Amino acid sequence: MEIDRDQIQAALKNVVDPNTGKDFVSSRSIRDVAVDGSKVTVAVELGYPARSQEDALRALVTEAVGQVAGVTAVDVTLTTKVVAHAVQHGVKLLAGVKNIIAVASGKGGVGKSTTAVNLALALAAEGARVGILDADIYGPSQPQMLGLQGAQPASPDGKTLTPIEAFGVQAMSIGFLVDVETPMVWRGPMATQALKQLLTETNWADLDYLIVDMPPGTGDIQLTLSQSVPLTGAVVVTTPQDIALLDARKGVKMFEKVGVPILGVVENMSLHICSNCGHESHIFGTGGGQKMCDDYNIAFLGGLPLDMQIRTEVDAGRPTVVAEPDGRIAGLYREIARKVAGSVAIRAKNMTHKFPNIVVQNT
Ligand SMILES: Nc1ncnc2c1ncn2[C@@H]1O[C@H](COP(=O)(O)OP(=O)(O)OP(=O)(O)O)[C@@H](O)[C@H]1O
Repeated sequence: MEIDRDQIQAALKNVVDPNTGKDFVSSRSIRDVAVDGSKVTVAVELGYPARSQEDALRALVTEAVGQVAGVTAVDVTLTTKVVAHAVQHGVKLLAGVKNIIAVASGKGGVGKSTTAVNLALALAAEGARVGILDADIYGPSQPQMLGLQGAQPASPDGKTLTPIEAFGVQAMSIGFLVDVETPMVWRGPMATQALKQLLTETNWADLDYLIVDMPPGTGDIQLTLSQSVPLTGAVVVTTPQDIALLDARKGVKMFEKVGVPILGVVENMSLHICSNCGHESHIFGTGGGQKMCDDYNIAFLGGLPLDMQIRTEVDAGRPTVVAEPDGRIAGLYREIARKVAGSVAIRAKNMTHKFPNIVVQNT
């Protein structure tokens, strides 16, 4: 019996990739379909890293194609290729970095830095090349969170800085350059200038994603950064109480105003699970993050519990994703990371990156 290729295509169109929310055909992930008698080979190329989910994704595709009449065997190959995606109009990409993702919050103390570092490590665990820029100029916490206190970046050429590597992630922070005990009393323009310099004068080495841990809030510095840093998208972190959500809404609006897509919202401290009795309580309320996402038609990426483990591990310089990589919480961060990267993958590609300026020489 001859296998109908249209039916294979239709079967592939029926499988939704949980990380992009789109089917494999619409997300342009199918590179090749080969039919040999009753055997079908499908080459899938993901636009995001998904090391911990490869078997599951392969199984999804295998099952769908296996149901097509006449198919007796299915072989699915899965590869990942992360490319550069579009940024704000008129803003140039940064050398050595394909996609920059801002992690922001409407107000301080909601767990933005904790989320940023765990997201960066989760993307790396899924197989991507990742960097993190600590742009939280008034309270740089990444050196401590990555166990790099006191570390100083080298500058082999006296002009640019080499990022410091921790757990496979390239890190740069204003905290490496100034004494973190000294409060920084820089005026806005100086702070933004320093941050832009830190971003552009670091030798990022071939990154798929650079996570920027933004300063909290939606003031001048944040607005200038979100306008001038070439951002593929932004992730907004909030806690579920009304007052935090109000500020998170301002964060969403700020990025929308400057043409930066919101990749989604992470609700931190969503739920408290008592370490003694296991009782679950919604200390800060429930459903607020989801409602905000529904109102704005943006993605709710997931929630993290209020859990002592998250605090003790990140404060001790070994964030949960590396301290307990197989635990439930690391699994939540990895799921959020895959959704963030999946959401980036289905955005328009950046053609300027793919085709660098071509100089035509007249001879
Ligand atoms: N889900 C969580 N469960 C328990 N503790 C948490 C959680 N998230 C963050 N924390 C703790 O809360 C404190 C503040 O977190 P973090 O520094 O990430 O917040 P932030 O929003 O970046 O703050 P800032 O606005 O000051 O930069 C840290 O001590 C961190 O360990």
